Amino acid sequence: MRIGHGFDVHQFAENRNLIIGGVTIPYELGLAGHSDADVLLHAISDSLLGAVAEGDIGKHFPDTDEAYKGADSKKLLEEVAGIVRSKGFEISNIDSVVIAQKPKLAPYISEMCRVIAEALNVETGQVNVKATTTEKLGFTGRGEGIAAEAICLVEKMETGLSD
Ligand SMILES: Nc1ccn([C@@H]2O[C@H](COP(=O)(O)O)[C@@H](O)[C@H]2O)c(=O)n1
Ligand SMILES: C[C@@]1(CO)OP(=O)(O)OP(=O)(O)OC[C@H]1O
Repeated sequence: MRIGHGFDVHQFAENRNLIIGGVTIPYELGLAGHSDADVLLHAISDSLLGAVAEGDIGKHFPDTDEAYKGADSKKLLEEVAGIVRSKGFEISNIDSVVIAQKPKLAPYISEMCRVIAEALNVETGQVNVKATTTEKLGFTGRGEGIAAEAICLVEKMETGLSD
């Protein structure tokens, strides 16, 4: 069994969609980034890559590569799940938290879990997403951006082969 951890931050920006956990959330601001800036999917991707010692998303999908301009982070997460499986691991569970003063995310959390589970090809019950404010403290509390953190467990797949 292996554990992985991921953390990401994106700054709010005007004229951008707010996409978190693969769900587009109605809000006056979006997040800035080279990709679609899905802060939660980036944290989850990093946790999975960390668990199998594959570096981070910047290594696999560099922000200097035009191919990832406006990239759909769900597709990147699907690729990350492929990397995990190619290294002989299956995903046990993901837990995560989005740190945002605003907007209220609770109405969108179950859809985020569904979308993330679909991208990873796991059951929805293997994915958990939480949200918290920072009680108006720090950069998230001042509404300058959103942070996300994720943790995962992966397990070596049974090959069925004997030695
Ligand atoms: N952007 C957010 C932040 C929080 N929530 C929900 O509110 C609960 C209380 O948040 P506190 O920061 O005051 O602990 C939290 O447990 C979430 O359910 C939210 O929906 N969206
Ligand atoms: C996936 C990438 C691709 O540019 O997305 P960005 O929007 O640049 O987001 P960031 O979390 O700063 O870095 C990860 C990048 O690799």
